[in-house]
Amino acid sequence: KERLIRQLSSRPSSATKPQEFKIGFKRVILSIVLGILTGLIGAILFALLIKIAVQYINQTPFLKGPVIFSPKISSKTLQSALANENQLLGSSSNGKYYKTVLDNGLTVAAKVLEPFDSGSPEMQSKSVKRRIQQELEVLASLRHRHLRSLRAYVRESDRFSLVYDYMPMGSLEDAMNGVRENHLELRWDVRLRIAVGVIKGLQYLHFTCVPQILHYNLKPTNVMLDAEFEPRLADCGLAKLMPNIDRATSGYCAPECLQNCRYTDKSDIFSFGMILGVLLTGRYPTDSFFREAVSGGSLGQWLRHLQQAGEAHEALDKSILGEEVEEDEMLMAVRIAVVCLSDLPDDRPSSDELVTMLTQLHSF
Ligand SMILES: Nc1ncnc2c1ncn2[C@@H]1O[C@H](COP(=O)(O)OP(=O)(O)OP(=O)(O)O)[C@@H](O)[C@H]1O
Repeated sequence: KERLIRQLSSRPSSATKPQEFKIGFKRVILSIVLGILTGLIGAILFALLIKIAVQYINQTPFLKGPVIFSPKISSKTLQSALANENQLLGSSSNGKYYKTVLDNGLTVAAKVLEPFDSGSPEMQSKSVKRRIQQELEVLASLRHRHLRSLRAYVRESDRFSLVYDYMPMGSLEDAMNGVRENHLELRWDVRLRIAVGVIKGLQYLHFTCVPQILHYNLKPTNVMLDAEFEPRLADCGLAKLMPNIDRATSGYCAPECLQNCRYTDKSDIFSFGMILGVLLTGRYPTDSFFREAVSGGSLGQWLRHLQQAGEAHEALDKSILGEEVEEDEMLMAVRIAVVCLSDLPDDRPSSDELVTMLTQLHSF
């Protein structure tokens, strides 16, 4: 009886042991999982905090007043010169160009951009202004023989003014107007040199700059000429600062940008093709002549039509016709302009390929 009682009393203790072990095991697993989760969340939060702190420290300081990139310009002289009544050089929906003489005798061209829509919360935001400032710093750091360098900029509460070297010869548009009005003679070799300079400037933006920079608004008013008629590209990469670029009517904008606002390096190439077409024909791309021509409605279609009919010679500006060797070069240049003006971006050559094609023209 005693043994039975002992047996019965020992039974429950042996049954609870595995249960207790199970519960204990579960507790250990749970605390390990909880520990790992807390550790992970803590580590993520810590990493986020470090990232925000690093971003804050690295943030470009928000600059006030003129930012100068040239030792020849001082902040005080620039501000007082810009406040004066200055000679208007050009004007568009994005702002006005003024010729300004500084106290030290240096002449600069200042583009005073249209005020931002101060009601727009986007333009009011400091991060947008900071991004514009960073972009201007990048543009100021660009150095190339065929780019016009940014010498300074002034940020006011609602607008930017951009300061460049003054170019007494003005722009390619001014020069071509002089040619059309018979005030200026621009021989083929000079026009070819201008085309080569423009494409070398684009090659630098497309292939040397990292990340790649697109011009966005290439046209003859944005190609400045120095005293030797060497071109310098103006207003590169300023799409954010110039929201009112008039692409539809300029005649230099690629079809894909007008149709679906898709802009690539090949869109810059289309604009270059149009400039080459203007240099070869002397005509404006918006000339009503193209609307009436049987070949279609544009300079590109007209050139393609004449080239395919073997009559490209008809397209050339009569004032540059001369030696036979040069005319062969011009006919090759018409072919190049026609491929640049292809409707499909992929059919257009790159700026790299164009530098080779155009610099080899002399040997054709
Ligand atoms: N650095 C400069 N030196 C001399 N003339 C200049 C200079 N920069 C601009 N210009 C003159 O200003 C004209 C261009 O003016 P503006 O840039 O306002 O016109 P746009 O190119 O049609 O406009 P946007 O670039 O806003 O589309 C040029 O054709 C040239 O006559």
